[in-house]
Amino acid sequence: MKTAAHAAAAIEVLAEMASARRPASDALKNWGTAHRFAGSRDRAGIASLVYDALRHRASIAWRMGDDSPRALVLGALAFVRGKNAEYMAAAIADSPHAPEPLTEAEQHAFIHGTLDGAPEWVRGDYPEWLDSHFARVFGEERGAELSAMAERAPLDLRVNVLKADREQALKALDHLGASETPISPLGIRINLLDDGRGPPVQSEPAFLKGLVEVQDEGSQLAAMIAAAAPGEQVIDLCAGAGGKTLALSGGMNNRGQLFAYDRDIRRLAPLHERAERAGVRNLQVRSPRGQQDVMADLVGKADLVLVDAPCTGTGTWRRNPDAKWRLRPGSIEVRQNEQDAALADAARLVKPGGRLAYITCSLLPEENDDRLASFRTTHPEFTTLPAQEAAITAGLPALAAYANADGSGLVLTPKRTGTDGFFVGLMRKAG
Ligand SMILES: C[S@@+](CC[C@H](N)C(=O)[O-])C[C@H]1O[C@@H](n2cnc3c(N)ncnc32)[C@H](O)[C@@H]1O
Repeated sequence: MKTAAHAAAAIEVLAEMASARRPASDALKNWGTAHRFAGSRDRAGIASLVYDALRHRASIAWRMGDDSPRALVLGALAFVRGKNAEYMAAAIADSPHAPEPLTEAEQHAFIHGTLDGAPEWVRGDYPEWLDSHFARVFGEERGAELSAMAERAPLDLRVNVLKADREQALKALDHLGASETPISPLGIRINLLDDGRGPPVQSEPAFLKGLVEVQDEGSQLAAMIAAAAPGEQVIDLCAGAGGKTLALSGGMNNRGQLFAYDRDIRRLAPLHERAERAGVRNLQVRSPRGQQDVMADLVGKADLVLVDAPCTGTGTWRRNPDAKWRLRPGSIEVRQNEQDAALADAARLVKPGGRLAYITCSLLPEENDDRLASFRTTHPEFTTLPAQEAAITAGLPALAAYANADGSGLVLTPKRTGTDGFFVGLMRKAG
């Protein structure tokens, strides 16, 4: 299949998403089931086009003067992939499974479609209702900040210092074009293939032997700022599949005790095998057991409690562009309640003088600064550890420039740090 056939398929997928209110992944799966003849390269090509159209949906619609599935796909080819009207005419003429030829209006948009006069939410490709939310964090920069969030994400790995150093890992992955990430001293970036997919790193010997883990550079940096040290008692309270747990374990060098808990036992399941592969020997996974308080013995004991809170995920839109158009105002409130509950659960576990690290992969201040401010009101025994100092202490002085307005946290973004969007704030409990 060629470009024009991919375009026709991508239009069908976007149309199904709109008519059946289906997520992109489901609509793509349905398309694959109905077109079993299509090979994996074609499926990847179609998916990549659908995701490019979703990443840039608002700006494409503005430039095309139309937000139909056809306009979004043709606009993705024009404005994201840089194809001109002549190329498209030839591609369409050359394929039996092509969309209809370009209309005059479409040809005009290909040549003259600009973002002149477009509001920030169109320039930044985010839903209009979020404009005031992003204005609170980024002010006049919001269009540019969110526009960077509309680009494709790289594939990042974290070197597992329990088993290797970065030089060894780079050598082992040299054939994938591995290079150092700009900020994390443990980060490795892998070149993406043309269709936006990464190579299958999870089949690489370096991965199977535990030398590296897949982890966005921003997630690595957030864990480093929490700065778990050898010999400490550390609790990862919202551990999920353990991305941060494993990063914390590196900082501890298998000394002290690391506990991982998640209220959802299914999410914890992969952690056992991941920790084994990574050579972590000081980890206890605490699985929830009905109504039992499985953390009761750790109350007031932890040097560090990490709350990697459930959130709307606005910082991960590069990887999941469908999510930005599916987010609804009500979800923010649901997440806020969960965030407050997780912080309250964490507070009791911190020992006097201990630290509480709060992380989200959201850029909305309602889930970040506001949650910490609200927590400090109800828990006056906790005070902010200034974010700039936290960055410097963690050996990441480049991040000190990205403290939020009240200095309670750092805001990482694709534009600022080339990472997914993350918020990380530290607090200390009175001693
Ligand atoms: C952002 S995810 C964690 C991702 C994980 N830390 C990682 O780095 O891969 C948030 C997790 O918090 C869990 N969670 C939400 N509220 C919680 C609570 N009050 N106590 C423990 N876990 C909670 C959810 O089940 C979810 O797995």
